[in-house]
Amino acid sequence: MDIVYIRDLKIDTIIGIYDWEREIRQTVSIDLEMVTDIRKAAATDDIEHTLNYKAVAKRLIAFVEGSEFLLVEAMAEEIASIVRTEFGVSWLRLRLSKPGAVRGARDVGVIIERGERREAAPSAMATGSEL
Ligand SMILES: Nc1nc2c(c(=O)[nH]1)N=C([C@H](O)[C@@H](O)CO)CN2
Repeated sequence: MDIVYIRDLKIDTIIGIYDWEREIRQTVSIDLEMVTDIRKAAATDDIEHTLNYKAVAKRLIAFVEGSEFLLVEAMAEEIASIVRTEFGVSWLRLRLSKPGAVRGARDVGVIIERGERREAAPSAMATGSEL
């Protein structure tokens, strides 16, 4: 089992349950691990045969920037759904953090795992070699 990952992808968005949080943009941070099989890409040295982390990051930036969730739980579930359905990822682990949201803590948030750890072939969009 191999992993393609994105660490500490920072995105500004509207998120939170309090009135003041509906009026400002806050930064969330995404750590994402996506199961894949890198062997064909390694053997061919060709982006078409792997999960393109830049394509995933671009999609998540566009989604999160335009979202207005109350809870990190709701945002995390939607991110997981996008990654699984649009990029053909069979299993992922996502940490979604709100840095500085609680005084005294570096960050707070959720960690979720979704799917099964079988290695699916990257979908057409996942390769995204034109990006
Ligand atoms: N489990 C959660 N707890 C809390 C959330 C959340 O999204 N999930 N959100 C808040 C507030 O928005 C907080 O981040 C503001 O400081 C509180 N607890």
